Amino acid sequence: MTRKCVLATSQLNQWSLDYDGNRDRILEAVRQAKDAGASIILTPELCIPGYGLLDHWLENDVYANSWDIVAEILAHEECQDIIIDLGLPIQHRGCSYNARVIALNGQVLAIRPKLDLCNDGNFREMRYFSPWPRGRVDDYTLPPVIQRLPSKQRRCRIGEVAFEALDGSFASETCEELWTPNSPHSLYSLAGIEIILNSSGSHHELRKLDTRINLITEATAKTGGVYMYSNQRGCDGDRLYYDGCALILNSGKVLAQGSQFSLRDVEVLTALVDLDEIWAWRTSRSRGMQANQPDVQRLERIQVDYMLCKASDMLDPRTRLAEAIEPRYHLPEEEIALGPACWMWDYLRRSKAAGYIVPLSGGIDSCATATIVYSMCRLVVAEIKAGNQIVINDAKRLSGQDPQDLSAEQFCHKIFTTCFMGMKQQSSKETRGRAKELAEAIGSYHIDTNIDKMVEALHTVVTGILDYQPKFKVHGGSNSENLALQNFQSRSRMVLTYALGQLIPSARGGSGGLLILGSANVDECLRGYLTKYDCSSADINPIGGISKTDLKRFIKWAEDNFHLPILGEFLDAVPTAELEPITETYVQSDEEDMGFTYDELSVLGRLRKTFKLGTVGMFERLVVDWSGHMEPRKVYEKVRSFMYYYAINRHKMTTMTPGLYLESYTPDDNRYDLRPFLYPAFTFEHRKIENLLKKMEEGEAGFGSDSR
Ligand SMILES: Nc1ncnc2c1ncn2[C@@H]1O[C@H](COP(=O)(O)OP(=O)(O)OC[C@H]2O[C@@H]([n+]3cccc(C(=O)O)c3)[C@H](O)[C@@H]2O)[C@@H](O)[C@H]1O
Ligand SMILES: Nc1ncnc2c1ncn2[C@@H]1O[C@H](COP(=O)(O)OP(=O)(O)OP(=O)(O)O)[C@@H](O)[C@H]1O
Ligand SMILES: NC(=O)CC[C@H](N)C(=O)O
Repeated sequence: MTRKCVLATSQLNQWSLDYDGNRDRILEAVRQAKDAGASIILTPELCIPGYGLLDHWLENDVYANSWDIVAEILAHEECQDIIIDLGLPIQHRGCSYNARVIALNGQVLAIRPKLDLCNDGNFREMRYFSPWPRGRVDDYTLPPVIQRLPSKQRRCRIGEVAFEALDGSFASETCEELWTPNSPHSLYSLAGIEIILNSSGSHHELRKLDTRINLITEATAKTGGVYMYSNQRGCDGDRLYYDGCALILNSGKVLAQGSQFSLRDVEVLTALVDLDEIWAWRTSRSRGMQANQPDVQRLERIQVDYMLCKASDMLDPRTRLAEAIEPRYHLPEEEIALGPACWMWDYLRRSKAAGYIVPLSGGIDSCATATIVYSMCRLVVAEIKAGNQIVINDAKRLSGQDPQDLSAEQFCHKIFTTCFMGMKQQSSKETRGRAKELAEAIGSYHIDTNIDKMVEALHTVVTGILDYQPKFKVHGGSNSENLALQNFQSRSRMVLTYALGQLIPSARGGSGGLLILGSANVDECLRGYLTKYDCSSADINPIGGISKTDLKRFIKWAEDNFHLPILGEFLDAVPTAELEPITETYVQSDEEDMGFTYDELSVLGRLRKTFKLGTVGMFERLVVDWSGHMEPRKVYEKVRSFMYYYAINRHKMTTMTPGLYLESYTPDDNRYDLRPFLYPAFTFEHRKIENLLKKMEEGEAGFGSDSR
């Protein structure tokens, strides 16, 4: 016996509130699924309006508009004879739900609202939706736009239901439901359901794909059955990159996996599976006993007069089923090269800007930003070669020519400006030279200039007003004077960058403006080692969520994989802001200035955010972890100093350039890491640690059961 069916899942580059575009991408996915002979097509979570609407979810319009699109899809001639699983928000009895509409031949089979909402990190689903209680099922009156369709359907069921077609069964499990300890797929498998449909809105985080695939593999290895996963892809209007990677698994084995980073708007994955193979996974008596529990059998089933396995009759019995494949994972370095590059392409094409500009200093951070833009250009050129018409059209607008014959470097030259802005006394020829060489290697349109005149002008105005001459520290000035003079330079750079960004396209014979890229990394943000309204004030920042240590790994990877030997020189250079005059005996160095190495900051940043530790908790962890090379009192000084600078500079995070979220240690204040920005001096915590230290220094006997 065989019950062979073709199943399809999709990854769609939806854009929040782009109803027409989102509908067209869904229609294209349905078309491709039908061409492959699929009986079911799964689409991403909330894919009709897009996943990342944030407070737009509170608007009544979104619900009505979404139903309008459902009606268009149901009525569409190419959307018949296939089960379509769509994502949209639903209102029911005065509550709002994140839901699936499962439809066939112009009719809604049922609505399945999400049971477990995602509300941590960047997710705020509880702000907009109510979780649907497990087991509840109601009648739902469909909106007039659906009632007016030829099927004249008035009502459907809404709730936790499963579907029984004539030859197979399926049920939904939406995104976060997979990630919870009590996932519904266990119940559904015990209830005999054969196919689980998981539609997700899951954004990219370094190394997160491993977790996703592990969760699904473990789920199906234990329960048996087919698991389909669909995810949004791209930048849908916020600082997240959704990384697609749709999947089809059968009983612990991956059968199909979509790409994680690509510029394709629609990707459909199909697999031919035999539902009869699932039987072998479900013959144990222990499972049978659990399956006979009353709560398992209470699951309401929607009867569907449709054959899922129509392929069985039409196919030559010798046709091979989809075979197991090894899941594909990118190295974290590669994820940094590709994820931000894809996000930046969506941002560029959707903002209709003319390109990007970055102030290129010859240091690692702006170098990493520039390398990511180059990576974007490489992806664009590869996609043009593959004949992707949407990319070709966008590249044509941006380059002002037929882009078919452009190399990545030539395309980069058209859309990317890099600018070194030196100062006679502060800038070294090494940084200037590195910036120039990198620009040459990636092909960017490079400007090498000095900003002494701008800074002098500001200096003249300020000293004129105050009738007072501030001095750098190396010339005998105070700390405040030293900082103010550094800031004259750094802020002048941002002012100049905006001016250039607005005018470069016109000056080069084109039109429009460039988007300004910022390049502050996570560690500098934590320590506040950046100038407010300089690098805090660009348009977007592709590396805003990445620590210096991960950036260095990425640069090393790019040196080899993008064949850019110049990157080695950036890795070898001592990081310096070059904001103070270089003298015979003094060259400014980031790590000395900050009082921390970047590696230390990386550790402290992770403890603060990912491990959720306060001042005392950090000390207690580090006094063990760093015991090999640091005395407890020195550890205390580090933690104390870190928290001091963190606290006095947290206000800078309120103005930071929107950075792409990439890691769980991100300090982004606007969406992810919500904290105050006016702090007391942590004297209470200091006292606690000092008491601890005292006991440690007095010897072990000093410790009682209450060691704090
Ligand atoms: N509690 C508070 N709440 C809200 N705002 C507060 C505040 N305290 C100060 N402020 C504001 O913040 C200002 C001080 O911050 P800010 O202007 O950034 O200046 P500040 O932090 O004093 O100096 C910038 C630091 O960044 C370093 N740096 C390193 C590497 C590169 C770059 C670069 O830019 O290329 C800079 C530079 O060496 C220096 O140590 C004050 O003048 C005040 O306006
Ligand atoms: N001479 C310069 N010319 C152009 N841009 C500069 C210059 N100096 C600094 N910048 C800009 O200001 C940003 C912040 O400077 P910062 O010194 O923190 O970073 P960086 O030089 O890129 O890297 P590193 O931290 O390794 O020195 C830089 O990323 C760069 O965009
Ligand atoms: N949209 C969601 O429910 C997301 C769930 C899950 N934590 C993820 O990141 O994939």
